[in-house]
Amino acid sequence: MKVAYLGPQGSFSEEAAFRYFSKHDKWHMCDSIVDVLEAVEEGKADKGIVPIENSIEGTINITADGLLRYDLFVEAEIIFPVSLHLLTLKGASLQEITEVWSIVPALAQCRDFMREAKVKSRQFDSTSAAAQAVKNQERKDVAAIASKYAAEVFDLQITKSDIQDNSNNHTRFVVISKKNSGQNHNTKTMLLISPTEDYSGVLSSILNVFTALSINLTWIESRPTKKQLGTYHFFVEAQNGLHEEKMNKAITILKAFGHDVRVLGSYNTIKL
Ligand SMILES: O=C(O)C(=O)C[C@]1(C(=O)O)C=C[C@@H](O)C=C1
Repeated sequence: MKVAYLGPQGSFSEEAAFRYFSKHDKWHMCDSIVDVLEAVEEGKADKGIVPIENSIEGTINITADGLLRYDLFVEAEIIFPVSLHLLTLKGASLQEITEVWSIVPALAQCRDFMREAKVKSRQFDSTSAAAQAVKNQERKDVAAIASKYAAEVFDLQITKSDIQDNSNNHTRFVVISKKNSGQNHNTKTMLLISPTEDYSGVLSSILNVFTALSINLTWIESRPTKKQLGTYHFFVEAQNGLHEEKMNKAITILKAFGHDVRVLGSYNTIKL
């Protein structure tokens, strides 16, 4: 089986992929999160692993928008602990740093540090791409926000450790595939609900269905339709499997209300 993930070597996605999948699997390293989703959509990889939410920064919008755009299913969620460090060339000091490089969600997880340090930021497609650039450009005035693993891979120094706003930091990854795995007895279900009409109380009418059926929601996110200001798609994650009658009842009622309902998957949670 071929698994797509965000590279280069040393990314959090790689660590999560190596720990979740078997070492007998083959890897398909991608340059961006969108490339991972596209590789699975186009059949270049059987499965992919992408970050969807971080406990400090919230939803990874690139992934949410990718789930909207591509015809993919979620078959597992992985909770991964994230410690972010400031990586520099060996011998560089904190005082020399004028610019910090990383992927947007990692920069956002270190907002307090960035404000205090009064440094500029530059966006990269992954933490490890930023670490690799620091190494290749041999500049002592720049640093990357990345993992301990990336420091090892690129032989960089951890100049300041644990710079994220809260030490209890976790990122939730989802394992995606082109086929709906359709396993039974899963503990969660992700739905994408797109109202076909906009009327006052449309969101509360959706949420009331779950309340009435005593379905606990673990995640709710709205993403713009990108067609008209003020119109949204809603991601809803419920703490019930698709095999449960009340989950199917909820879907039937939502469809009867005229909403477009896509089941993005039913899955279990794995803590790494
Ligand atoms: O850049 C990486 O190393 C990634 O795997 C991506 C990513 C993300 O975008 O959330 C994954 C985990 C961390 O939250 C920081 C970065």
